[in-house]
Amino acid sequence: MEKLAKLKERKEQIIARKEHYYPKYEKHLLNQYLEYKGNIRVFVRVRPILSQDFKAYGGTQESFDVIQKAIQALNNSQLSIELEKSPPQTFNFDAVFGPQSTQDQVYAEVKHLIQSFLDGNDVSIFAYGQTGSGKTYTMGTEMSKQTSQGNQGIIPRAVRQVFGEIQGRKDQVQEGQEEAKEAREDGMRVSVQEIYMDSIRDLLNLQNVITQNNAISKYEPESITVTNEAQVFTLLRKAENNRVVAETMCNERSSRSHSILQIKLGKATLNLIDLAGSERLNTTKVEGDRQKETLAINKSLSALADVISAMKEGRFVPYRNSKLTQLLQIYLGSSSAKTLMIVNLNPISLNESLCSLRFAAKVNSCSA
Ligand SMILES: Nc1ncnc2c1ncn2[C@@H]1O[C@H](COP(=O)(O)OP(=O)(O)OP(=O)(O)O)[C@@H](O)[C@H]1O
Repeated sequence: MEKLAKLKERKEQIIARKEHYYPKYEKHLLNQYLEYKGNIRVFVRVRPILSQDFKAYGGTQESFDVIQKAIQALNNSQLSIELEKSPPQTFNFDAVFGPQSTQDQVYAEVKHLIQSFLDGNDVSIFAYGQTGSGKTYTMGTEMSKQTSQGNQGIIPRAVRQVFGEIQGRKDQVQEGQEEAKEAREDGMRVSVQEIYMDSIRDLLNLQNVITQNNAISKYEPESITVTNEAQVFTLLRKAENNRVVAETMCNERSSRSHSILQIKLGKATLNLIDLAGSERLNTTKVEGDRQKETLAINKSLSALADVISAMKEGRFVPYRNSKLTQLLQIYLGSSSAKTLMIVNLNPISLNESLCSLRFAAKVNSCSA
């Protein structure tokens, strides 16, 4: 515990000094901090009650105040939830962000993982939660919704951090510093994909699809080399448009599919994944195609939870149960790989929130 506190203090001093670039010995310290905290981490974020909720659910301010109190961040690692007629239940996570938390505060905890990717490790960050719980907001998946810089989610901030580091390395090369000999000139490569009903579609090349029954070994997403932030954002907008094109066959598909942004630098890969909404079948009261979708989503989300908990427990990892886990296998599996699950909660839906917390607790099962 004392070691963790010391590392945390050092980490904060380092981060307070420099935004994007860390000399080598400090990188080592940051990585030590991350390793000490564990390679699989779970954060929980509760979104605030919004004015649109009043319209959708027709409640009063007082009734929403009561609901908001039913889910409480007790401190920055504990959260309690109180369902009607049941005693409050408390859950522990690596970080808990309450409804007042800002995008800056969330990113302050995420940026160490982005640094770990820049140091050559595979990193995967997932946003999990029911539809409308804030996954897209937290992840910053939709370029069209990114307004002010302070409001931006993880994706644009991570892209900026990556280019900040690349620039830092280039500057060092120019200054001829010793450490810069290691600086890599590799370009950064980007691909964007979605998984819908266990089919993978390349959102930068719509012809590139792997359907449910096709083996993933035949699939390779288009990977485009980029040299600046603007190029990445242009590709993300293209992917967003392509997603809309693919969506015409199925309404509201964006919240029913997993969206995966991959950034590669050197040998390392950063996966930023906005998962499909995690609704349970009995609450959505659906039939036909919608029911099949929900079943496919549930199957892939539980395959993901199984994979992460098996990794934590060091037992056989069942990657083959969904396209999502097959696609990510090579990035999740190595010993230096880091995984973060951000579980988003909509305080209006207490039952769904409890299910999400149970999912999070399963993923977090072996945490110290
Ligand atoms: N922390 C937050 N602060 C303010 N507004 C938020 C926050 N989180 C989410 N919202 C708002 O709540 C609404 C739902 O969020 P969002 O679209 O991110 O949910 P989602 O889980 O991605 O849903 P879907 O599965 O439909 O994509 C949006 O209007 C979003 O701007």
